[in-house]
Amino acid sequence: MGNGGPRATSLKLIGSILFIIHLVDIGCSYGAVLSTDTFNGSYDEYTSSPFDLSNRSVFDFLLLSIFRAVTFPLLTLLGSKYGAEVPFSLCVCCKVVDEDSDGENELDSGDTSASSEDLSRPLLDPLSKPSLLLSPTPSSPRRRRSRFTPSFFKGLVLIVLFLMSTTIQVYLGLRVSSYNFSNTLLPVLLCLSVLWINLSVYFHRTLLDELTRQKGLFLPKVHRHPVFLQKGLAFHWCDLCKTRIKGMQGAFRCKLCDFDMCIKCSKREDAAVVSENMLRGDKGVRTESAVSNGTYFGRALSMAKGEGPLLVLSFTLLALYCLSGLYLPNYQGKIIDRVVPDDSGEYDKSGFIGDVKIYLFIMLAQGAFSTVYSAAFQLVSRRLVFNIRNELFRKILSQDVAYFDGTESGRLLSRLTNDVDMMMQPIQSSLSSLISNAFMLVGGLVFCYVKSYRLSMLAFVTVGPIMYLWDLYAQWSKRLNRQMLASWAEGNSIASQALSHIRTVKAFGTETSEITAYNEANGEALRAGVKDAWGNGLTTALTSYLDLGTGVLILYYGGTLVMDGEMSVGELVTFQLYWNMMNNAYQNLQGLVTSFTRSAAGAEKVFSLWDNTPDIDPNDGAAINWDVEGEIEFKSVDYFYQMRPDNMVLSGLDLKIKKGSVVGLVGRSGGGKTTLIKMLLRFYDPKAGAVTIDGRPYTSLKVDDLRSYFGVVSQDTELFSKTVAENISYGMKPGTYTHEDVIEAAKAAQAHEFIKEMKDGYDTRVGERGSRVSGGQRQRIAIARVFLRKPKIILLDEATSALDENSQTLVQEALDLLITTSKATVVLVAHRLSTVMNADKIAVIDKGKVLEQGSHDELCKLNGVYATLVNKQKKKRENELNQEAADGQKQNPNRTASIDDIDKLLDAR
Ligand SMILES: Nc1ncnc2c1ncn2[C@@H]1O[C@H](COP(=O)(O)OP(=O)(O)OP(=O)(O)O)[C@@H](O)[C@H]1O
Repeated sequence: MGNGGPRATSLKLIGSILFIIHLVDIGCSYGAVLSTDTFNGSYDEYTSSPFDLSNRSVFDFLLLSIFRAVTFPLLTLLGSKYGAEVPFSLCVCCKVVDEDSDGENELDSGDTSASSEDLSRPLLDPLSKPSLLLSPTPSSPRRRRSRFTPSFFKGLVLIVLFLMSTTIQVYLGLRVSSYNFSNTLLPVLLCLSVLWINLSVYFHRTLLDELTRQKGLFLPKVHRHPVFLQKGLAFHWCDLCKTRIKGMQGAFRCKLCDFDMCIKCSKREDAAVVSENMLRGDKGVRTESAVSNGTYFGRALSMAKGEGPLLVLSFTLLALYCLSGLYLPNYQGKIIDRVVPDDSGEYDKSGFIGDVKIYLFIMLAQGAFSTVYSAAFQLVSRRLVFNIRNELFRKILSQDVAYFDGTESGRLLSRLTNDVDMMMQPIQSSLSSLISNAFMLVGGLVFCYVKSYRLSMLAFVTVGPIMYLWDLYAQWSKRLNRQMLASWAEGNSIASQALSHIRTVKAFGTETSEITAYNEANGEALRAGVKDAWGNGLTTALTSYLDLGTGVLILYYGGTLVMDGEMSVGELVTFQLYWNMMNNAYQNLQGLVTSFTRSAAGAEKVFSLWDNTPDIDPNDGAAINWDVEGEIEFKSVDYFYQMRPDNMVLSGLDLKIKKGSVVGLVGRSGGGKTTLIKMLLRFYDPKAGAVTIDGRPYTSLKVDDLRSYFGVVSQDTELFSKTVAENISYGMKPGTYTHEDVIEAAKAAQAHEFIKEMKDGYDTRVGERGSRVSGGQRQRIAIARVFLRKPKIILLDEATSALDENSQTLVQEALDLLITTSKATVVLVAHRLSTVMNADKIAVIDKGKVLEQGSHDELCKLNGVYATLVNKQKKKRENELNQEAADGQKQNPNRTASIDDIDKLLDAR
């Protein structure tokens, strides 16, 4: 796939724009020269200026424009020659794209998510083997020895460009301000040079960026931005295999966010499928797209749509606030002029009092407007954050189970907190500021020119360079902030895992290593933050000096104009106030642009999750409007988990579960029994085949409706950090049950006795994940849940497997009662033969297939795997009994359990 097309087009476009800008620039200067000839004598040189070059012509303007047209392109070419890096060579099969490209042009059309076929497809086309082999290009000996890197050269060129343009602008500003024009064309033509200079600098910089853009590797299914081979990443971890990167070897790194991929993973054909923390649905990985400032701003505003009336009120008040603010400097100037005596030495006292009154009135009105509008904006922004957090949490919960299989919960928490905060920061603090400052900027600009175009010309020469510096900083800061967010997410993930497994951490004494890992992740964030702080400080210092210099120039020239009677003191003060107003507004806007650019980094992650519609969409499918009987069928079901596509878990599995029957699933560990239970709950859809309920395919039904007919007791019941009663009634709608129902359910589940013995009874809090109750008690609470819920289909996934013999007996009794009293369809995964013997149907599952199925008696007659197990069990029991009789021992319950254990019997086969 070629990358020359779009790039060449953009280069041509920028080149043409630059050609036109330089042409117009020279044209304007030439026009100015002609106009001085034409109107010779119609302007006066302002001779008191120290910058008066005794030059009655503006020929230097023309010379400088030609100088710019020659030197700026030369500098750009020089920068592109020595500033471009080509760090590695790529084999023909790799997709190479430009740095910063979102790679859209490189993608096949419509390829936004991996289809099920894609899952088995390697990272790159297998035909293009050797696939992703990248080798660092040995740099030329001259380059390797050189201490000056290409980015150093590029930076040098940018600095020279910046210094040249600033110097020329200041010189031109001084020249223009030293003239007293009497025709209007000449000042307009000369003032325009500032615009052309800034435009040409901007486009030359863009051209240089384009020309020096590094070739990156774009792997849309692995990462949303191109990655670049880089050395010295010893403190980084590969985001795919989670191993530490070897510094000497280097790794692929994204320049826009903190994504690293080790060389080994870059060669993995399944990297696109099995990587962690990718955006994925049930059918596979989704492509995440980058978010530009414009998109971010547009979407943030569209989220505020619901706040329309309040926003209109705020905007109206804001407009009034700005208008009143624009009038104030005018009255300040007037008041100052009133205290200067007129030619006859008289003071206009009544005029003075009148102006002070008006000034006071405007100020009071401005204060009132500002109080109300800022309160309204605060309200809007707080409601916005509230809505976004709620909606994002809803979106996260609606994601496919497959998404959670590949994502750490700490990272998701980070999206809900850090990313949303970062994304909302500028909107929360500065939506109003953005508008008021834009108002003040335009208003201040107009008033400045109205008051004095010459002072304005002088003042505005530094605006371009300041903009240039802030723009550079904003881009840099955006990258650092992306890295910071990613490191925080990593830190959150480490912390949340360590905290949720705190007992394991303590038992294994791994506190120090967890703390070190957490420190490292936060250290990365700190390093990025420190760099950002330095960049901000430097940019602020440079722009402040430029600003101060302009202030001094205004005072000096303004003072000279006042002394020469060209301007009154009041007018100079008014100009200065307008200039300050405009300058402050401009600087605030710059800060806002920077923070918007920075916040787009947070928005990128939030929006990608926001836009990710799950494949098993809760909004899809028909509502269940018939009386569900609970007959289920697996028809030729194939399934493999996304994160392990090589492991075919179910292959061509057929199983019919009759309504109201009890079906036991037995088989070797890893055979696919739990996967069947997950598919019954529609956590995953089959890769091939179908699952039906009462003859209707699962995929045609609303998933929430479907799940409401199930009750589950799983291997590892995790309770919520709530009371016992709340845990038993979890998932029940208020008003559909009473406290007595809860107690009845607990009694049926053999849980009432131990609950009663607790100090707070049913109001006892069970701790996080039910850590304050025993395993057997947890299971009985889970069984009580099912008793209360009275589902049509009950799923029991080895509910007693992790318990000791005593607890097992209690739980088993509760389960037996559940099975016999409920008229539900029951599917139970069993590890003990005794659990399934009474089932209506027993299915022996192995390697994702049903090996044999039937009742206990039927299977015993079949003489297959199940019959062998039963015979083995009988034989073992006889041996044990004989042994016990010989030794004169009592029956050992643990030994009895081991005889019953299907896994052990299978292993003994
Ligand atoms: N979320 C997952 N992602 C990837 N592979 C998985 C996942 N869950 C299970 N597996 C794999 O799928 C296969 C079937 O697992 P399953 O849990 O269904 O087996 P099982 O028969 O219930 O085993 P056991 O009796 O030990 O619980 C196993 O090889 C397992 O490693």
